Amino acid sequence: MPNTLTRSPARPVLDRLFAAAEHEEGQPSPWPAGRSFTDATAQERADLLDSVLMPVSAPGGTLLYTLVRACRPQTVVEFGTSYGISTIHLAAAVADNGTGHVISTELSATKVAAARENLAEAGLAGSATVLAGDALETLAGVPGPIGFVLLDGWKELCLPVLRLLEPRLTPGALVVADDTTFESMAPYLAYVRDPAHGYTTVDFPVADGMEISCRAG
Ligand SMILES: C[S@@+](CC[C@H](N)C(=O)[O-])C[C@H]1O[C@@H](n2cnc3c(N)ncnc32)[C@H](O)[C@@H]1O
Repeated sequence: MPNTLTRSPARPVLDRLFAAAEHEEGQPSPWPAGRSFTDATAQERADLLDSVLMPVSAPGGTLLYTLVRACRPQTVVEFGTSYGISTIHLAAAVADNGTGHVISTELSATKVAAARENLAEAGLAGSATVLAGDALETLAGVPGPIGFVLLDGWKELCLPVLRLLEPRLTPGALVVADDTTFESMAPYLAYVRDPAHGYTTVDFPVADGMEISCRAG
């Protein structure tokens, strides 16, 4: 059955963005030689990498769409918009559910503007809001209950952002974190995999791995 993801105007926008992401894989990184990534602030990293899409994979995007269709959350929160590839998948799902809204957040002003344009071009501007700024500030005021979360910003911030949102998660909320194979995801993974913290969780083998955790407690 066709859905928003497979139809114009969203499909051509996703095809264009995925093609740009594939092209960038063969290109030299714009990160300055000799500059330490870990020593740079989140804002410095966001600005230095504002031309790089770094999106979820195509199957990862389809997984996000599918999970949001199944859960039918009223509020979806995303940490790390970039150019809006994952946001378009999430927004397509709430649009097709006929209910719900996506709130995403991004540090790079260049990317905020581009993501808003891409969502509008995909016909999904009414289903998603992109907040400009640091997730630890912008997401502090998002009202609950939150039924679905995608964590895809700088990896060492995934756990602080989860802890920030945790009191507003609805029972049964799904939290998806991208790139579980990255070493910097270790503290996050240790947290959600400790049963004392109230999640049932599984590492889903798509691209660089997505941890899918259900707020069960
Ligand atoms: C891997 S990319 C996100 C890719 C996006 N989810 C997609 O699939 O297209 C990570 C993004 O998180 C943003 N980011 C990192 N730390 C952030 C923070 N503290 N607040 C908001 N955005 C942040 C970066 O600027 C970067 O664009």
